[in-house]
Amino acid sequence: MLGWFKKKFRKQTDAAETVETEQQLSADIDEQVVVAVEDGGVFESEDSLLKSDEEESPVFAAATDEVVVEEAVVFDVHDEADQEETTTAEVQTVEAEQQLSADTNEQIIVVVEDEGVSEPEDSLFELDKEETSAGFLSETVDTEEDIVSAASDVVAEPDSAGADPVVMSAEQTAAVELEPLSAVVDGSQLATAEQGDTADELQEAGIKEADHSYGLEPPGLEEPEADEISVVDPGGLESAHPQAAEDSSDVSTSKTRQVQTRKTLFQRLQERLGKTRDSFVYQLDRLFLGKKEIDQELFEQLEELLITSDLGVGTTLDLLDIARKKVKREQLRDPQSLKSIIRDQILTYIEASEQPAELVMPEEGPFVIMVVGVNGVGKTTTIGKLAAKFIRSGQSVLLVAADTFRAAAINQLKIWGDRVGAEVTARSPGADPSSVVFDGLEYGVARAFDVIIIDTAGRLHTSVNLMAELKKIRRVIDKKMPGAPHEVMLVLDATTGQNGVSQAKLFHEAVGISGLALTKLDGTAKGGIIANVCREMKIPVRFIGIGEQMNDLRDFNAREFVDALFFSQDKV
Ligand SMILES: Nc1nc2c(ncn2[C@@H]2O[C@H](COP(=O)(O)OP(=O)(O)OP(=O)(O)O)[C@@H](O)[C@H]2O)c(=O)[nH]1
Repeated sequence: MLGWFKKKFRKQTDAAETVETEQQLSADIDEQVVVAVEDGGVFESEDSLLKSDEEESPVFAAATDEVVVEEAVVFDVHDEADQEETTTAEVQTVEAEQQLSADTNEQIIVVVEDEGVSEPEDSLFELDKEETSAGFLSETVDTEEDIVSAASDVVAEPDSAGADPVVMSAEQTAAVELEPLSAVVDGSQLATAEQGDTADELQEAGIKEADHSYGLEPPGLEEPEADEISVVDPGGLESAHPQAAEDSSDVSTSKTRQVQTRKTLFQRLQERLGKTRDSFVYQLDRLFLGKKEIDQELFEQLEELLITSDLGVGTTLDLLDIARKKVKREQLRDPQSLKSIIRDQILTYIEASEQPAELVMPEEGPFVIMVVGVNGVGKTTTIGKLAAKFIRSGQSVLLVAADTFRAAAINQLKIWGDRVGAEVTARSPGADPSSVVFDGLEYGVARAFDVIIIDTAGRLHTSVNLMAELKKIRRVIDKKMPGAPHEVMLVLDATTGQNGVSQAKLFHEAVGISGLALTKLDGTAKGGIIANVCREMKIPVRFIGIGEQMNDLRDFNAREFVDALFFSQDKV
């Protein structure tokens, strides 16, 4: 079960109670595909879905035929797999679902081959325009163009760069990498924009390019954590948190799994927070070592330690005030009891938010997440990891590259999309981010994506112009989809210390933050920032980043975090 998001039952009408039923559904889907292909009317349902928009918006039309052909074949094949995935909430195990998905894809590819297009999927990318003019593929192209055109229908603001938006699937991204000069990512364009206008703008705005590798290292080969494996909940609610599992009347196997999950997560958290633990707990232990009683000197040393651990002056003074009162009230003498007070109070700060830490998806339409943060904090990486989590749990994900400010960011998002199997909508660098978002939402709604994640440019939070642009993006989202974004997630770099709190405040003022993702906890010797941000902002931490790999985004669990933070195993 998943503890990190709660999904309402918008797909329950498709419910199938057993794997057998699921297989039947899958077979039906395949059959429909076969019929549609044989009729030459490929994917009629989508066609008709978008017909009402047909006359509007030719904006996407400039995408090359080559790219569109790739979309036509590859998109649709996977679309059918997606349809199948929409029933996965009712599948008993992920394994069964994967098997079904593989079967579906296999069957569809066979159909394509029967129609005379015998190239394997990879070589479909290389079909040229002439090849596609024959047979059903040309029809598919038309249909796909309609879809793409419809998706770009109304553009809120004219694209300043006049660039054509391009919609990419994961497979297309792969194709782009093979053919860097395709319409999707033009290497020279990227280079020029990087060194030219965008660089100037960056300088003007006072933003320095972050010195990082953009997380483009090969994906982690780790198995997904047990808490990320989707298992059907008879009640339909998802919960991976150990506490929730204990409450459930589920069979003992699921309890075993929960226990294993807890152990793994806890161990990994400790491992990844090594530096934090070594620093904070190690020093804390040293402080208390040999102390026989609580005295003024101990409080003074504690104050210094807490402030240097990024707890911040305000939070530290508040904590020590509470501790002093408690020590006095309960007449405590044992230094270890003071340590427990500190630990409990840090947990209280972290749990200060009244909102639940889990994400709640809307009943209707895509779940829209707008991701913000200053440059280099790990926004794009977090988006990639988050998309992987959603995809693993059976949701379809669209990534919108609204960070048009930094050219490499678009490419970086595409690579993540490719890696995790999410589609990406993007335009050329320099395009108006608001219109990219508008188009992305249009496309995402038309294609019934479950989740749309919007990557925004790294904003220096003190830059008024850039914050204004962010506000505009938020307005555009709300206009296009009233009630959205359903989540505005601020990504904070744990290594930035106290600056994180001022970033959070300014972003909150501008766009209203609803959740936090704290990255690079593996790279800091201080963990206090979480307590400080939570106490100051009362916004829940949803995820923590504890590495650069795909599986290094963890659901945030306050108790687990504090346990790991205070876990002493080293001899002082
Ligand atoms: N160690 C570690 N590195 C991370 C983590 N999250 C992101 N990174 C790295 O941080 C660097 C910056 O990440 P990006 O995702 O490009 O950051 P961004 O906020 O999108 O940056 P801009 O696009 O410049 O705004 C990359 O090298 C990432 O691999 C994490 O949790 N731990």
